[in-house]
Amino acid sequence: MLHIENLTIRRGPDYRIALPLLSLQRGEVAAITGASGCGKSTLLEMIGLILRPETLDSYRLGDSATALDIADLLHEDRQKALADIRARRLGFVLQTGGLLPFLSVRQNIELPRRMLGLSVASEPVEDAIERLNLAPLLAKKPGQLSIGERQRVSFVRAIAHEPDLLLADEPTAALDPIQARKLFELIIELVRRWRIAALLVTHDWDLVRDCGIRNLVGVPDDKAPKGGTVFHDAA
Ligand SMILES: Nc1ncnc2c1ncn2[C@@H]1O[C@H](COP(=O)(O)OP(=O)(O)OP(=O)(O)O)[C@@H](O)[C@H]1O
Repeated sequence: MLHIENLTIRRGPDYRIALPLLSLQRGEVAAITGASGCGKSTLLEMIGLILRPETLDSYRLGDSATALDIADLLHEDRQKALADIRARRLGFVLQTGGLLPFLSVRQNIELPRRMLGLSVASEPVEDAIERLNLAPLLAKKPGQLSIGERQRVSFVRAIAHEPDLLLADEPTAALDPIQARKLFELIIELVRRWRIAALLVTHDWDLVRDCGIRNLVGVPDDKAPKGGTVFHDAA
């Protein structure tokens, strides 16, 4: 469902971040881990089509018969087409939550579907609201929520338009370990159930191991002439 080959991104004049190969199936969740500053967020932003790559041989998203090669769009800098893919096919959970403060929780969750002209009714959304215990919060504004509640709402909003790929940058970073574990497990469960592929940046190796998900780990890249990181599946 997601297939990326030979991706490199340059950060500053010298630092290179490389992803030789990544394939993810529908419903599959992989963590992105590695030392602070190694390039996890940079990699996520590139896969989220926010940053341009230095090299990229292939970036396919979708089921094989209809998979689009986004590498061509990136090389040709087709910003309108890239924005459309970002809005329709990708879902983002940001560290800060990113909810609109003047809308209710329900309105925040419905916004992506409304903006794309989709009907507001959605089975995955109602399922996620129930599993994450958000029903009592739907009429509240984000400012009236705890950090943990905001993170749960942000996750539901990110999958509301039923994207192909969820990208989450430390979605549990602001939570205590017990809450973080619960949210992480629920994200994995719902992503699997709704057959979305997901990449989750995290520092929590124990959680990744305990949840039994793939771990794409960033390690120093011997082949980068002036330093860098290469991401590989951890053994
Ligand atoms: N806008 C930028 N311009 C140039 N260099 C940047 C920029 N943003 C980040 N960097 C550098 O790129 C490298 C990777 O940063 P990145 O934020 O991707 O790492 P990270 O692994 O997500 O870090 P952390 O775990 O601390 O959040 C770092 O050396 C950082 O200083």
